[in-house]
Amino acid sequence: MLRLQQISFSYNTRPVLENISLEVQAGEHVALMGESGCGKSTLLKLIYGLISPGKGKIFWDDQEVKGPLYNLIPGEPFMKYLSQEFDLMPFTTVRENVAEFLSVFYPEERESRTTELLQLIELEGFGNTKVRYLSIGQQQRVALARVLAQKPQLLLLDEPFSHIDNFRKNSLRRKLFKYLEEEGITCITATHDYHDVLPFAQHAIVLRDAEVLVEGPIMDLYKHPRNLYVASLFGEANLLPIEVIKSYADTKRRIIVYAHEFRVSFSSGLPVTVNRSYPMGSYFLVEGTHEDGEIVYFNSNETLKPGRQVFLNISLETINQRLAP
Ligand SMILES: Nc1ncnc2c1ncn2[C@@H]1O[C@H](COP(=O)(O)OP(=O)(O)OP(=O)(O)O)[C@@H](O)[C@H]1O
Repeated sequence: MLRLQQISFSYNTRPVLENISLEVQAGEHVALMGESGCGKSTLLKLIYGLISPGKGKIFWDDQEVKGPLYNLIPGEPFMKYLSQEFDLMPFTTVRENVAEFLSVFYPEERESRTTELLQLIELEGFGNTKVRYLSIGQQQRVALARVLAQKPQLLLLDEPFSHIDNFRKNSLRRKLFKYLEEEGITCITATHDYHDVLPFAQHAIVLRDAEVLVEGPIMDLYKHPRNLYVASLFGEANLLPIEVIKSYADTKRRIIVYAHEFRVSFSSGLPVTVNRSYPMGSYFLVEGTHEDGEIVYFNSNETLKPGRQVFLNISLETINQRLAP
């Protein structure tokens, strides 16, 4: 189990992380989410021991993780950190990069494990290519295989798919997280793309303004977002006055509605005038204006011309879910 006790950190005078306490159970996959610059990478670096907290302590089971002031080579052997800089050997081959930390005393195992990892990252055909000739996305995949080769107990992934094309991203995500689950590797994935984590992580921690804003089972955070910031981490979302949605509402609250939770009707519902439709592939994201002046984003199966009036509906279940305390 990983335990952070009241961790605070700043690079200069401005606090980047303040009073962070959290626990990650062995074998768990935790998503670390939040806007750019909220401190996700910094938190991973603290956990790995690349930097030392100004205040607080970090434990892996009963062992305290000591920072660079105590370790000659930064980082703890039982964990690996896949940073946004890939730390590869550019003049050696993909195979050599992946196999670097595998024992030369067991050449057959070294070979088979390297091949297994190359299959996982879908670079079987590039084993003998020098890393410097790979694209950035391919280099990111090699970096991933390198950290996996070292069989960490705890894996810290910092935006692990940021350079990988959509064509490969989905299959790589599925393969990687299945592999970690089968191997029982505890994992923290820092990302601002919910596609990286919503289908795979059990738990999520959301950072904002140097603090943990909210944490819990990732599906709960998605279904009951604390505020628009949290909802926006999971997709296009609106914060609408309840009386706009339910004219008979007896409360002045605003509720969060994801764009995909609206159903478009041409006869009845919340009247909205279309401003613009954005093609998103399998659907259109539409910006509209409610007659009260509220801007509303909603999904539509068809493109809608500017100026057209449509009506939006939300299921009672969604409204009640968001109104629940
Ligand atoms: N070496 C550094 N020296 C000074 N400030 C830094 C340093 N590294 C990061 N920061 C600042 O600390 C804050 C948190 O940065 P961090 O990289 O941890 O955020 P992040 O959430 O990982 O962002 P992103 O999602 O864009 O990678 C930012 O304001 C950043 O500018």
